[in-house]
Amino acid sequence: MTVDRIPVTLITGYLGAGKTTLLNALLANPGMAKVAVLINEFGDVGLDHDLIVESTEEMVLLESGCMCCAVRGDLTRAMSDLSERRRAGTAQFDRLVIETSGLADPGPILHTLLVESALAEAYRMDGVVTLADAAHGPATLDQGFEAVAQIAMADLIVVTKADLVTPAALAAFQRRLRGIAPTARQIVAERGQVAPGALFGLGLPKEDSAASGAEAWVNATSTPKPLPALTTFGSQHGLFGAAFTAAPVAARHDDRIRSVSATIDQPIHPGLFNIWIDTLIQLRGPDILRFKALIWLEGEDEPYAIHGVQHVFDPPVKLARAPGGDRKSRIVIIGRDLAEGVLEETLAFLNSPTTALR
Ligand SMILES: Nc1nc2c(ncn2[C@@H]2O[C@H](COP(=O)(O)OP(=O)(O)OP(=O)(O)O)[C@@H](O)[C@H]2O)c(=O)[nH]1
Repeated sequence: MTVDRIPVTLITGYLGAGKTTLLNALLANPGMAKVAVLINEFGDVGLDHDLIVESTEEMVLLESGCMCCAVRGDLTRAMSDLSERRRAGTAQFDRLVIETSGLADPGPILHTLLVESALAEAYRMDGVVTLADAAHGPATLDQGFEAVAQIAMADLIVVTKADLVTPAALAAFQRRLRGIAPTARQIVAERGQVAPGALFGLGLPKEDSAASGAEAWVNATSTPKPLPALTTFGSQHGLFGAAFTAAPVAARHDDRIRSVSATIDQPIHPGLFNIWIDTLIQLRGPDILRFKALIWLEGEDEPYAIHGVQHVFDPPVKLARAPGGDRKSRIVIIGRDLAEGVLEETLAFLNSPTTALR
């Protein structure tokens, strides 16, 4: 059951983006109590040691009630230790925050988290928070693809160092970020000052959520409009309607990211959906940076929310309440290095006639 597992928030962002500043501000906040934090090395991240009141070799207890734990190369072991201690009652926490080092690709971390079966039983992915430095961010995004990928994977982008740029430069940077990660929420934080609540609960809608909330979570930024080629294809084959929005992004490394959103008008045959998602993961998994969907299946009264980061997909969550109105599925995929049309083609498969599967 998704609800019983410990939610994990990944804090990422390029070198110097302000991760430690954010973490220090969070740890000083009483609202962060009962949160365990995994960082690389205490020394490396320059955590504010005044906050630390008790220390063991690899774990410290902070005044706020948080625990802080250094990862020395083996994230899996550190996470298993933490969940063991929690089970044994020697560590009390309800959430885990992992701070990655500046260059780390969160993909393998999330993979570890959700594919190692012991860990997957104890933890679930809650969200990816990416810090984006308004002062150096534009140049960083131009220089390296890792920084662009970190933005594309985000559920929430915390824009830092806004005080160092003009309002116009900030607005242009935020527009660029929106182009790379159209489904991510953005907040601007001065020197790491954010309410802890803003960073949590970013992942899958809960079982008791209504479909309307999940729709906001999937949140395509623009109104989908039919692609002419697919509309023709659909009408030729008597398929039911799907509408697409494709958003290639301007400029250099950003061009490697493509996002596509689709609405599918009719409930989808479960067998077809399973084949589609398995094929998508097998063929395109490593190139999918984010996947979010609200899916209506044939014969079901409620929709499912599905969430993936790279080739790691959390189990679908069936939503309890479906407010009246349509039964349209919504899918957003953000991929890298995918030729134009590839994502649209895979989504068009969902509109195939389902008679062959019955
Ligand atoms: N002006 C300004 N400076 C900031 C802000 N946030 C962080 N900084 C400064 O930016 C520098 C880098 O911040 P860190 O928090 O160390 O960044 P980091 O992402 O942890 O860096 P690495 O661990 O090296 O990847 C520090 O000097 C911070 O004081 C902000 O909102 N405004």
